[in-house]
Amino acid sequence: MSMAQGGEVWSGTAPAKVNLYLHVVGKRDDGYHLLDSLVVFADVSDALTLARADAPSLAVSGPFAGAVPAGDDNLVLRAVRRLAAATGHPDGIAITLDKRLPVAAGIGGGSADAAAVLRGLARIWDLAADDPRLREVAAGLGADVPVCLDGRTAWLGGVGERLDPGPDLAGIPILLVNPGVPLSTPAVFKARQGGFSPEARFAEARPGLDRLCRLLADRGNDLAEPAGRLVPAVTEVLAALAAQPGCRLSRMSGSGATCFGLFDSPAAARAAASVLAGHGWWAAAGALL
Ligand SMILES: C[C@@](CO)(OP(=O)(O)O)[C@H](O)COP(=O)(O)OP(=O)(O)OC[C@H]1O[C@@H](n2ccc(N)nc2=O)[C@H](O)[C@@H]1O
Ligand SMILES: Nc1ncnc2c1ncn2[C@@H]1O[C@H](COP(=O)(O)OP(=O)(O)O)[C@@H](O)[C@H]1O
Repeated sequence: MSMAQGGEVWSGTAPAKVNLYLHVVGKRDDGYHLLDSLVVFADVSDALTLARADAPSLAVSGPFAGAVPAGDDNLVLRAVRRLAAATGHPDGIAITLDKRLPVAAGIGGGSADAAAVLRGLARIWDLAADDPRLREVAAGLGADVPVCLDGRTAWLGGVGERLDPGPDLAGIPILLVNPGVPLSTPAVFKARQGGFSPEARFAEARPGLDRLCRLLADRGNDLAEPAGRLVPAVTEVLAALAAQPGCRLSRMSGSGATCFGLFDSPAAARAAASVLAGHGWWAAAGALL
């Protein structure tokens, strides 16, 4: 993240969000689901720049540019308009978005972009990082935007607004794999059947990969079954990940269809990435932040 002189231009990244486990623990009267999830971020990201301008604008580039709304529906422009309205600043901000994360993919790309814009605007408009208007606007943009605004490993509760600091998992090698089929979050929640899972937070502050994998063995993603029914490729990706040398755990993230593997070395994650990219899937190796 960097600022040019005078607070006029900001550049930063929007890291992929990964749900290491996701339990659906209840449902609210308005239909939103109550979640218990361990959320982490990976050094695989979109990239953005913000600059003061006469009017709001957005230029999208990158491999997934064609998959996001180009105009006012894009979450990054909504983030500008809402924070401008909440703070009284003019909404003239020119945004560039390098869209490198797949869209409607369970790794919060749109939420991460919106959160990055809020962080950038806070710098340009000189707002304190803990200004409550940032958190309010984030929560109004989407259930996943508050956790992306913090950008740190977190225990997520409620519908996404209850956040507590999570364990230190930095450096664990991860491989993200998406089969190239978009999955709508509401459709996956709607397809979910059955009851609710228990809350399953654990106490270890720095478990390390071995212990983390043992802890996650009986914690899964309650949305993986409905997602796999809607998009059978999810099940194929999970099986292919699990078969890669060095893969210690494989799961789906969020409402899918992106799945991830935790690996015992960066080299093993990179080797698996080239094998799985050979299936025609998007595969990006990195590490937890
Ligand atoms: C499932 C999760 C888990 O981290 O991730 P993604 O798959 O989106 O990455 C999130 O809770 C998603 O957050 P986000 O994508 O911001 O959701 P929103 O736009 O607020 O909601 C989209 C729709 O999903 C459903 N929804 C979302 C969140 C939630 N806790 N319960 C729900 O039932 C609702 O039908 C809602 O209308
Ligand atoms: N900047 C953006 N990046 C990605 N998707 C966006 C963006 N702005 C709006 N959207 C819309 O948000 C929806 C959810 O996208 P995304 O956040 O990538 O999915 P998910 O919440 O499953 O991780 C997409 O259908 C897309 O049309």
